[in-house]
Amino acid sequence: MHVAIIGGASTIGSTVAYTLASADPTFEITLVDKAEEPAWAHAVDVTHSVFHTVDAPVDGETAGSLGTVRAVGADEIGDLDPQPDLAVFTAAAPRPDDATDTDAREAELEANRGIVDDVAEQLRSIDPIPILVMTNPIDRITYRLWRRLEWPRGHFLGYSLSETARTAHRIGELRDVDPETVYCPVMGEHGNGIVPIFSKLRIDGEPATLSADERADVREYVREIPFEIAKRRGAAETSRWVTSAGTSRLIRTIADGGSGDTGTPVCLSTPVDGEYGLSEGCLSVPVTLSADGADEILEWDLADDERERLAAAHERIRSDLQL
Ligand SMILES: NC(=O)C1=CN([C@@H]2O[C@H](COP(=O)(O)OP(=O)(O)OC[C@H]3O[C@@H](n4cnc5c(N)ncnc54)[C@H](O)[C@@H]3O)[C@@H](O)[C@H]2O)C=CC1
Ligand SMILES: O=C([O-])CC(=O)C(=O)O
Repeated sequence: MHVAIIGGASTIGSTVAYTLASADPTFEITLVDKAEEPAWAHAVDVTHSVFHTVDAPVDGETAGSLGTVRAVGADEIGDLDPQPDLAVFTAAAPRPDDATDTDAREAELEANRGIVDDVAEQLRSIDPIPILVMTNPIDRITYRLWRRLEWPRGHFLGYSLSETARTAHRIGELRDVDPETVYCPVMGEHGNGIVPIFSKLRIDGEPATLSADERADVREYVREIPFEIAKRRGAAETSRWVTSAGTSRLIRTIADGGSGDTGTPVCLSTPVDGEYGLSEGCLSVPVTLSADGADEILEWDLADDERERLAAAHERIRSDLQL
């Protein structure tokens, strides 16, 4: 599979490239960025990393099956041969040093709208492919990209899976269990309007219930932890590790043809068209995946307060789309 990372010289883009190449060095990866020098540098550096990833030297046959990592300029995406099978959109304007509060994602909207329009122009010449949108605020940016390109809506997936990992981590701490045993999907906005679906909580495969205080604690933790990280590490250092691990997992799932009917659905931000009674805008909803992106949006039975929180999150997003 050929993955184009648009904004590939970014903190997130370069880390996704490294994580993906480490998880599966057969991927073809192209870093597309207007900052051509750093994109080239990351491509060469990640290329060298594969030597150790595969415990080289390997025999000629194995070496021939490995992918390549390269870099091209922002205006070359339409000329890639072969064209990408999937794109990751991480291009963004620089964030101010004080972008460390929970409104920082929405604060990026103004500056990133023009970048979406520029990238959409570049993408117009290629055949429709799934696009994973990392650029914040993802729900508004994903919707804008969809409206600009008008490809099938299932191709547009805003990445919000770091919340699932953060939610599991906090519940693990509260209940003194391993986070890897916690299943609690997160719908809604990638931002203040997150909606952890506690009614679906399972610990070790068994249904579990959190108190109202515990649920409020989890929501607060998930809202605030990325910015606590940014405060201590600097606003330019977004949550690169969890984001890249989640994105790499998602790309590998799509490359495998998706989860289909039997796999576990994941919550991603995609355009809604009447699901949950919501239209216009994107927000995270449970989807099954296929090689083309979101196959189907699932309509789960939600608790009343979850449905209310989802509607409120949608209203926040819908009210500032400014297409
Ligand atoms: N969805 C999520 O969970 C997460 C989202 N993010 C978001 O991802 C985005 C990227 O963050 P960072 O990696 O820290 O950004 P960064 O500031 O390190 O890099 C942005 C890159 O975009 C490039 N770029 C700008 N305009 C472009 C264009 N028209 N075409 C091609 N490239 C272009 C720049 O040259 C730069 O290399 C931000 O919006 C950030 O908030 C970050 C972490 C997690
Ligand atoms: O805004 C940020 O710092 C990055 C982000 O979306 C996340 O890590 O969830």
